[in-house]
Amino acid sequence: MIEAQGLTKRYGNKLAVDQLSFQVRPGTVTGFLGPNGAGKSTTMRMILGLDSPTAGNVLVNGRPYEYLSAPLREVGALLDAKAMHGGRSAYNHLLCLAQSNGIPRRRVDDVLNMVGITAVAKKRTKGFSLGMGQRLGIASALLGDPGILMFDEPVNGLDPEGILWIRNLMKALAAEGRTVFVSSHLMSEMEVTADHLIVIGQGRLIADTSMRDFIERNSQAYTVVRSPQADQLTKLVTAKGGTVTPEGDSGALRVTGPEPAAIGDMAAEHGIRLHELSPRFASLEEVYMRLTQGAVEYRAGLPGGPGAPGAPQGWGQPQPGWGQPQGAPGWGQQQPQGWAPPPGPGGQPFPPQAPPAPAQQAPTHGSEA
Ligand SMILES: Nc1ncnc2c1ncn2[C@@H]1O[C@H](COP(=O)(O)OP(=O)(O)OP(=O)(O)O)[C@@H](O)[C@H]1O
Repeated sequence: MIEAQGLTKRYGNKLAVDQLSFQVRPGTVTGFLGPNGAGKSTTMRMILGLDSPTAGNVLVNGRPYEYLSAPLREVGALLDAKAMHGGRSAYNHLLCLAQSNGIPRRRVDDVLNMVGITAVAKKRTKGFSLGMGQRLGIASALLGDPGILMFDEPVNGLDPEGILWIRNLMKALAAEGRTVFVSSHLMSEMEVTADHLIVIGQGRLIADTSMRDFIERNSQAYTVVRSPQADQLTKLVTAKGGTVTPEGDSGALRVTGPEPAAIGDMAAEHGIRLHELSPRFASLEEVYMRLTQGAVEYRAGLPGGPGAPGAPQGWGQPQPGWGQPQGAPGWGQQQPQGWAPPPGPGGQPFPPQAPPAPAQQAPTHGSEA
């Protein structure tokens, strides 16, 4: 378990982390999301005692990291895959770590095997590709068989097979009852990996909730409908108060309002053939982009971006409904279709909730092979 309470970090005038309070629980993969510069790495560094908080505190298994007697056996972390001695082989890199932390030598072979780099274990790491370096970093994190694992952008540089592997690894580690805390900008990957999300923007907490709630509570359900009688169906649905728009360029319709069953019944009553009727929610990426828009510090001036001709109105502006002390007027106006106003009177899209009870008791992780 990781517990942050009022965690704050200031670098000169820059408030990198601003009174963050959250818990990362065992038995789940918790995704840590936020735009560039939001304070994720700073938070992770404070968890690992690599940076000291300006205010507040963060505990690992109930104690500050520096008070852990065998840190590598309690927390394994991948923060920077390049943080290794290039002249050393992968094997020796892990062996040094093992020996300085009282971890048996045979565990080195185990983790090399687990991450699939046994064949290159005797090669110097300076010749490693980004993906090989990531795997070695993950091996280092796993070395002490810790109950808590933290990964900062673990899929960086991994090929599709590697991405699938790390996804399954993180899920398996959580299923064993471990605490898995992972930051990533790859939303599609996060969506299929994390059970719980902590989202920050400009150092502040935006959301602390289950993946399901994050998406369902911040987007409106809709139905994708495909019919050879699309015009007829559109008239019917709009006459009943529903909204119909094209679903991208796919030729399908996006219907908001009536439930899928009601759309099917309407179509049947009027002899309209349906080729598809699929209930949908917005993707994590859509919800995330929406909720963090106002917290993005660094943005490329691409065509269509803020300030560019034709840029969407409100682009880059803080969104009313979160990050403000009071509920702000205007929410719900000019919302892209598919979005629901965030619940709650303001301040955040929804209040951080008490996370669910740990799925299971963590088994013992101290099995020194
Ligand atoms: N050592 C430092 N000295 C001064 N400012 C720093 C330092 N470390 C981080 N910052 C600043 O603190 C803010 C948070 O940075 P941090 O690296 O934690 O963000 P992040 O969410 O991890 O970003 P990214 O997704 O780009 O990795 C940024 O504005 C950054 O420039």
